Amino acid sequence: MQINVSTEDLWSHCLNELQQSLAASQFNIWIKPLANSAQVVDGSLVIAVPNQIFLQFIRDRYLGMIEMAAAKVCNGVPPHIELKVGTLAPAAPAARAAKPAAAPEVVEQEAPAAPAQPAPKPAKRFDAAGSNHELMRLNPGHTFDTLVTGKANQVARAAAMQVAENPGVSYNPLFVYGGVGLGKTHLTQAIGNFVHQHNPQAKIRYIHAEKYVQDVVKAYQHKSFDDFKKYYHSLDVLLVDDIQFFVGKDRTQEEFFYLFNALLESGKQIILTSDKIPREIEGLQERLTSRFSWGLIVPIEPPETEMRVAILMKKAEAEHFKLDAAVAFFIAKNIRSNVRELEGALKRVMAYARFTNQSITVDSAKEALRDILASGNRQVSVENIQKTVADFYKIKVADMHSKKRTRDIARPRQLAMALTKELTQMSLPAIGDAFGGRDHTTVLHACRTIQDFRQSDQEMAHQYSVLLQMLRS
Ligand SMILES: Nc1ncnc2c1ncn2[C@@H]1O[C@H](COP(=O)(O)OP(=O)(O)OP(=O)(O)O)[C@@H](O)[C@H]1O
Repeated sequence: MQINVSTEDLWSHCLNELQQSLAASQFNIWIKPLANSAQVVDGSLVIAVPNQIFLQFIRDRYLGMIEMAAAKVCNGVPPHIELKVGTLAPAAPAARAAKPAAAPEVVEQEAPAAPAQPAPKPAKRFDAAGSNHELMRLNPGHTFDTLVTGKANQVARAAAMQVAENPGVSYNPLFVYGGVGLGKTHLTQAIGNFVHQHNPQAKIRYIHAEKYVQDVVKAYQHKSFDDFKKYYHSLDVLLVDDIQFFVGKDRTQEEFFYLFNALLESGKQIILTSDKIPREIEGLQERLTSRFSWGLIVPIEPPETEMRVAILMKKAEAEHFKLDAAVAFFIAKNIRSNVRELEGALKRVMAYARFTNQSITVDSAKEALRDILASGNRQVSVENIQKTVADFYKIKVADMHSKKRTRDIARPRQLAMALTKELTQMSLPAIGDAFGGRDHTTVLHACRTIQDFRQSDQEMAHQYSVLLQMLRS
């Protein structure tokens, strides 16, 4: 088919369309680097991509969108699009289609040669254990470099780094636990990406626990447990996210038990994540609970303000967005629930800046985040804290007011008092009143005791941060 528009017109139209449709982060990572890498040649749009990973991502995720966008300027018919690993010759990008078409000068790089066109993939019941990002299911952006480190995740990061440097040798399994959106997936995928970078032949697979459950069901339906086992048992590094999804799935747990044993026996690395430590996952078979505790269990806590600021600055930098430190502090102080929410807030602020075509100040950030802040500023009530803590520790709300002093009651009550101090504007005497008419010195003592525990007892620190997260969300 003849393309009657210039490369410039065609490609800039496609870029515009993609920029409108994609999240800024996706656009910046995958499409923007190709801004000067297209050329119309012999009726085809040739796009040069930097490497094989790009080629696969573009082919699998964005090629359809590019075709649709291109069709709009080619009389409704999508042109033939060719993806190549390499770079175009310097003068090529802006070449006019009407000019005599030269063969696309793609300078091949050392990356393995790419198939020139998207090849239809045969439907597979289980993926061959492969070593590219698509088969590994790893997000290449989830690396140790892009992960901001702070008190909240430094132990987990150090352990993950050790595992990445010596898979199957140091901690096996590595079990990472923490609340929603705190970076468990990012950290574990960083291990996968690191291992892949240093040993491209290693068979690595990241999987969400739900997908594993589905695979077990499929194997059951198709009587293909042999294929299933062959695939999973051939892996060198297995990452399973949100293992709590195994609860109530006995057949899955049984299969996973065999897989776990087989991989560990042959020195393969297993990395697991969950929202709780293994023995708190109710409904997990005891043999799994104990095996999950064989290696190292590490927490990820919600980040403190300074770390939230650092995360915002890093994310903004990755998007080439100039974020003023005062604005970063403002966002970090107001969005405290988790990193995902923090990212969401930053995206809003960036969109607002683009929309108004102005740089962002604290006032305009306030405006951009108005509705989020309004819901976030909703005061947590002492009643809500008492109920949440009582449910968490499976005691009665009435125990928050009672005189009972057994530890299983007194400790949660102290925790609830400390949380009330942190989350409300209530004075110590008012908190004392709300907890069965206690003296303000009792409240102060409770706050100090909990503070000490949080320093010395990792589990208590975790429970406190989980409760904080629950109450703030
Ligand atoms: N320390 C960090 N530095 C940079 N980015 C982070 C950090 N922690 C989390 N993120 C980012 O926050 C987002 C949420 O993280 P992630 O998906 O890894 O959380 P999660 O704990 O696995 O959540 P879930 O419990 O919902 O599965 C991701 O975009 C991730 O890159």
